[in-house]
Amino acid sequence: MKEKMPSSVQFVRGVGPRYAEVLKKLNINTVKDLLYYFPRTYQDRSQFTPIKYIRPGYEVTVQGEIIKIEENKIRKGLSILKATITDGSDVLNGVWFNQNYIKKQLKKGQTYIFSGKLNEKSFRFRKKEISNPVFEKVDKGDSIHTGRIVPIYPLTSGVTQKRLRTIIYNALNDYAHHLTDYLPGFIRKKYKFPDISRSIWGLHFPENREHYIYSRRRLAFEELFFLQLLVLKRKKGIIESRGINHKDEGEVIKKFLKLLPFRLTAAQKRVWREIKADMEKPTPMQRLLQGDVGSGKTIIAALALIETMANGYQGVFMAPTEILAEQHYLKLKDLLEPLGYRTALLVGGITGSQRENIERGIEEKKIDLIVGTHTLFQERINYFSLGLVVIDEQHRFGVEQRFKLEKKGDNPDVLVMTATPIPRTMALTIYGDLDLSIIDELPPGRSPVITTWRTQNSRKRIYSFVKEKLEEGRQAYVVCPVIEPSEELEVVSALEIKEKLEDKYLKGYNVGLLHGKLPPEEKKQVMEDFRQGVIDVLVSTTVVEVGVDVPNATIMIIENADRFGLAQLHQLRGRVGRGKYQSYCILIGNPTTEEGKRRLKVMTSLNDGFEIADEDLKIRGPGEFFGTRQHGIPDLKVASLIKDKKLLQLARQEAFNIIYSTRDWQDKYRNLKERIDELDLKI
Ligand SMILES: Nc1ncnc2c1ncn2[C@@H]1O[C@H](COP(=O)(O)OP(=O)(O)OP(=O)(O)O)[C@@H](O)[C@H]1O
Repeated sequence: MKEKMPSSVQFVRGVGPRYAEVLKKLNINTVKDLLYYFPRTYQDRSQFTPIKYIRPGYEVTVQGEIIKIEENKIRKGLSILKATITDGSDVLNGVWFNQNYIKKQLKKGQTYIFSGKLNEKSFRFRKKEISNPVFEKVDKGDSIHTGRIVPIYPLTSGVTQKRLRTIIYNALNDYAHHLTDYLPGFIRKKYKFPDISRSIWGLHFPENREHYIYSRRRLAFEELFFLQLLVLKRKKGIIESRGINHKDEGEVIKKFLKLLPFRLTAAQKRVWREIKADMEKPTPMQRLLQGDVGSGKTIIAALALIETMANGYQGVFMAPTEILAEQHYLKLKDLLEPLGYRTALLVGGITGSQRENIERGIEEKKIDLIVGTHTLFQERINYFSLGLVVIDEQHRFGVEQRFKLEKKGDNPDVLVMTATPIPRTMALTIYGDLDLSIIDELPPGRSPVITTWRTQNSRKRIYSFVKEKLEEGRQAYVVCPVIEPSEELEVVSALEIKEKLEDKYLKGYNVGLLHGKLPPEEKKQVMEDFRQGVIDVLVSTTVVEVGVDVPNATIMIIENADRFGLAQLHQLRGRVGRGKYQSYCILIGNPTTEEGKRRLKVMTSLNDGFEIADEDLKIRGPGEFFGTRQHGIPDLKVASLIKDKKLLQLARQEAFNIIYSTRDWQDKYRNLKERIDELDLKI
């Protein structure tokens, strides 16, 4: 038994420099990485079936003594090795083609376990044969490849299942007992969790079903528990720091509300009360505002910005793209300039003396509100007095960037807004350090968008419907997955469609084009023309996905809709149905996969963003929920945000008790502190 756990995986028995290189590809560098490299699935090879009873069609495991070994060279390049075993009930042949080296591993008179599927053809000729069975000699040691519940690992080229399984088995034997158990003893006791070593064993080589179940439960719990401890610790750090103590500015707010052409919905009023209360506390606000597409989040952001500006501070509004920053800038400018606030847009496209002026204005407080993209937290930008940071579409920025911008001021209040409805479990995991406000009501008079799914052949009918609506004075979007036609991808491109619409289907109407590659000035002009109604139909890529607000546009056509994710489709659909007119979303697609079909069906049957998000999570799993993994979303190895909702609640509760009700917890649970500090550096 090895004494201490070495760091590098190279020193595990059976690894060495060559396999260490291969394991690197699987992100396994240390022994610990190896111990936490969990199987993707298992095969139950624990029950031996008497040979007499085995039949083709499913995986079987048998145990017997080798009574004969034969090697036959059929012709050049084809040799067959056959080993016959018996368990007394019948005989069975294991057969290998061109793998004569296996002969050395087989010995007549010894007992072996064979696993595999019976060959159907030979069975018809009354012979029992398994081609390439997984086999293992039965002797004193444990059997790891057969005769038990066997782990199946994700592989990479250069390592076989058997080899990786052996390596992990060796590592477990030599080092699992050296793993530090970070989970406090009282929690282990309370939930009857096994210790860390037994749990890790249970996930790799479970003795039986129960062993697997309680091991998984413990490891899933601890994963969620550590994450919750981290977010709650961060949150407590913020709560205990001094932030900006905004004073009530009721008069200005009243004046602003009077200028609006509508009244706030009950949900908007409620979330505004929550935000206002936070801002008027001496501790910094850290709040997430969730609201479905079109639920009216911008007005709420405007209210919070007014509160900070009326208090004499500067406000910042950060959007994920330049197009969006521009959109929000125009909207906020319209809303706020009548109250006397000075606003500016700061994006990458603004350069030279114009940029210098804005930067100086920010420093000297000649500007009250700055709207922009990530350029807003560049080092050279010095805010005179930052009171509130509003971040739109948080997940595109990532958690670190949020912290960066916050550091720009003296703990300014932070309001994160997202239109991507996040299932509650997910919100707790990613945004566990934020308080949550939800706008769960749409402005009055909106009827749900009517969504249909059509195939490529129905274009004529679709466009004649569009024509009808254009005649009534409405406008339409057509979204395509790509800009230019491509030979590899059989998808409809924006350029092709624009031409077809102009020349054929919608002759006489003004068709505009918008995509990310256009120069900023042109993009701005196109959006402006569409907003003014100069452009009737806007053909675009997904740049219109979020935030674009043109209430007169009532038709959204999405080409090759099956290529988009659910969250994206919902966002795109959210561009219509924003005014008083009945709106339509037409999904065009001939999906080739089941998943594609399922997504389109979900879209035609559900309208509520939260329900769609839940479906999305089910279809894709949390890892891909937001498109990519680099958005500060922790990578969960064991826990599932779908299956482990209850466990997450328990983990959050326990973490809460430690952070808020356990004095000196960092001294009391030193191991735990060490683990959380380690995690803190990673995410
Ligand atoms: N209480 C209200 N009554 C009527 N209309 C409203 C109300 N609140 C907002 N609106 C209007 O609804 C539209 C959508 O609002 P807004 O752009 O703020 O939505 P959003 O939540 O930011 O949506 P998205 O995330 O899709 O961009 C806007 O045209 C806005 O003027």
